[in-house]
Amino acid sequence: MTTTQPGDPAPAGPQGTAVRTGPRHSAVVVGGGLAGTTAALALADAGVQVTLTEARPRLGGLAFSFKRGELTVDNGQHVFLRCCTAYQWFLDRIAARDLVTLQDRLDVPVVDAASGRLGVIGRAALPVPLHLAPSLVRYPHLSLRERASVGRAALALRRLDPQDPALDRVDFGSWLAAHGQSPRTIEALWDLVGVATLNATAGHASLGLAAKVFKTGLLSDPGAADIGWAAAPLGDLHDGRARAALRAAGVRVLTRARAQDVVADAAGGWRVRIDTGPGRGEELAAGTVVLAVPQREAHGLLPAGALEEPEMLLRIGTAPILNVHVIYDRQVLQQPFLAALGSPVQWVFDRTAGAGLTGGGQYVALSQSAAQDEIDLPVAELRARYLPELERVLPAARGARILDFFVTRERTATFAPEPGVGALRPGQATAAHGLFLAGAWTATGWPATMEGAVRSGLHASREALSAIGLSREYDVLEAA
Ligand SMILES: Cc1cc2nc3c(=O)[nH]c(=O)nc-3n(C[C@H](O)[C@H](O)[C@H](O)COP(=O)(O)OP(=O)(O)OC[C@H]3O[C@@H](n4cnc5c(N)ncnc54)[C@H](O)[C@@H]3O)c2cc1C
Repeated sequence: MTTTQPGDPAPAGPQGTAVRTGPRHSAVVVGGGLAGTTAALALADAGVQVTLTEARPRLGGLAFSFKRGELTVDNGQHVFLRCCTAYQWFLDRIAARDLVTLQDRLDVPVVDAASGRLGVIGRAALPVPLHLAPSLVRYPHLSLRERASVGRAALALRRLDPQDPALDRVDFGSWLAAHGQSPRTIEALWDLVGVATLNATAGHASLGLAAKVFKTGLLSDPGAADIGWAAAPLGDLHDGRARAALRAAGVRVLTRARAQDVVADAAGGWRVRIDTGPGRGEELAAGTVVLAVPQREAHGLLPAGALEEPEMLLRIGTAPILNVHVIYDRQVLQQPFLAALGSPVQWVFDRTAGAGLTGGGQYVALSQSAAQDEIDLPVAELRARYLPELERVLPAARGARILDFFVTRERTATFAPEPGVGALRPGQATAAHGLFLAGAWTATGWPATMEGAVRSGLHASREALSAIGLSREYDVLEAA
């Protein structure tokens, strides 16, 4: 076990320059997901000497890629919206804008598997909320009466304050029913968007979180819901470009380095003991520690007294997302993505170019949120269920040859956005001096998203900097 002190010889920085020029503030960030990477960058940008320690061999946390033969596969399809200002700040900070696509204008094709009918959720060049009205008027999957009821509910939703703690105790489904929404309206519109963004059906989602999503995405700015996605493997962004940005900022990045415990030292700082392999370890000393790990791991690492009720972290549930990956011998999906109704299929994305498939076939990935009932089903069963469904949703798949079929399962993809979760999410500052929390599960007002993760990292670093007298403001936190 070696102990690294803040004043130890520095690793080489960009162009071989020494990063550490003398005694200054030091921080250890535990966890190299988006929250931890953000916190590390923000602290380093303010002049803090940062070590980022990540248990896995790669950065990116829950949004990563892996190789499967010639393909680079994302563990799960990720999208962001134009209103995700913090995540876009992150993309700029890691110089990865060129690796994403962002729609010029919201355009979501929605097919009804039973009728084959295609509708579109889009926006017009009109002020909010009228920007959605033409698309709603033409939306073929709802009756005239249902479309009118959606307009009335949207106006009522606009008046809600997502931060009102009373909303967090109510479920979105009950609120929708009380506002005249039929089961079909919930399925064909509210859940279509809500399940993908919240990772729960309306009946299992906090009204506060649902109000946050719908108000910010659909009822704030006309372009807020324009959809963005990675045009390259997620790992190229969240690992490759992120590592390069961290290196350039002088952050020491340790991978395969799992934090074992965090203890206060006699000098008023912290010591983080990390395990770097069988029989190997290191002890990192720093004035500031940011724990940017999932809630259960944070509970295990938190020193006594840091939170008043640490066991609340264990009451924050988790929810799964399943991705079903199919490679066809031909093109079966014409659009970049498609949402489906009347089928177990939820959203289908074209990953052909992003994953590096060549040769004329097409690689589609199904993103199946709130997948509690399917997450543990055998591959053969999922294959028997989804291939015929894809033929219903994508007629061009009928007769196409399947070149590959596999699934990726993320059992703890997000925190469960159920009613009451808002009261369990802690802020980023703790009662322990110099110790902070980050992670999509901390209190950001957002559901578990890349946006929430980046926001939490910025909040944590803002708190940490303010504690050492280095104040920083981030405009992106005020937006949305
Ligand atoms: C399949 C799937 C689809 C998703 N789709 C979307 C989407 O479309 N849009 C969207 O915005 N969000 C989506 N999300 C959610 C999004 O990926 C997460 O909210 C976000 O990435 C969480 O980031 P984080 O940094 O808070 O946590 P994490 O990504 O969980 O990062 C925590 C890190 O800490 C590390 N760690 C844990 N313990 C230790 C330890 N003791 N020592 C050191 N390191 C440790 C872990 O290895 C991990 O890298 C999706 C998630 C999944 C899984």
